[in-house]
Amino acid sequence: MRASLLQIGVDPSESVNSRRARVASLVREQTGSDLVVLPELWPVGAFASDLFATEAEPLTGPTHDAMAAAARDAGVWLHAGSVIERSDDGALYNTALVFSPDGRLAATYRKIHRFGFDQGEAVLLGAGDRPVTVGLPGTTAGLATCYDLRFPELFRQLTAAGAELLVVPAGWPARRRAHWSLLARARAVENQCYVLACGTAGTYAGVQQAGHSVVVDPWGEVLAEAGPDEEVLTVDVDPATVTRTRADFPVLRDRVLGLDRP
Ligand SMILES: O=C(O)CCC(=O)C(=O)O
Repeated sequence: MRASLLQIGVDPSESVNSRRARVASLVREQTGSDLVVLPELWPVGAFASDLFATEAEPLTGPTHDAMAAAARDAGVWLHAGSVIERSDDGALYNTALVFSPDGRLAATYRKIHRFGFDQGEAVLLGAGDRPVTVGLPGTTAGLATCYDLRFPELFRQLTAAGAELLVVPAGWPARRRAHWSLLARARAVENQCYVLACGTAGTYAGVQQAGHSVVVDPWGEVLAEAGPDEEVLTVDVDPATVTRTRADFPVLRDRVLGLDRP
């Protein structure tokens, strides 16, 4: 399976509409990949919380429409990163969208762990309440978003639900880049999964982004890593490697589930 991570540059001088059109073109250029991954909240910027309410969209809003068409035109599975979703009752969520190659919305995931402590996303957005996996050809992907990466129990649940690929769109700040790289490898090693972690580039809302999107194999080896700027990272991943790693070194067999609950 060929995966392409599009590390999108988010620059406040580019309008949301222009960025949406530009990203749709970039997705269309990925014909030949099986899976394309975009970062967290790339339309608006993960730290641009003053824009969340004005740029919020229904699940089937403009980003949905643009990405569904792009996935269909490219013939790829598309993890379209996330959008600020305005739900029917008016509440806002950081919601990831996954499209199948026929442009169908195959899965949605509302970010469970909201970042910001007493500010930004943590106070403006609602929290998701269920882990989500999605079936891809020959494998299963588990979905998580940015700050979720710090919470191993979510990834354990995704693994228990059959995930072999953990897909993590993010808008991770440069200041904590070391944590990003370390945690991506840790989640891969402890779950014996591929981790596809796709961040943003650029600086907006005063926050420099880490970039450095990364693909890690189930042994914890970094297969590919981006630099700090906008970049497309293409890498081949093989679900058989997950099966082989788990058979050769069967630590998952020794899990004691439920220990994260007091
Ligand atoms: O955990 C971190 O250091 C960054 C998390 C974050 O930026 C986010 O979830 O938007």
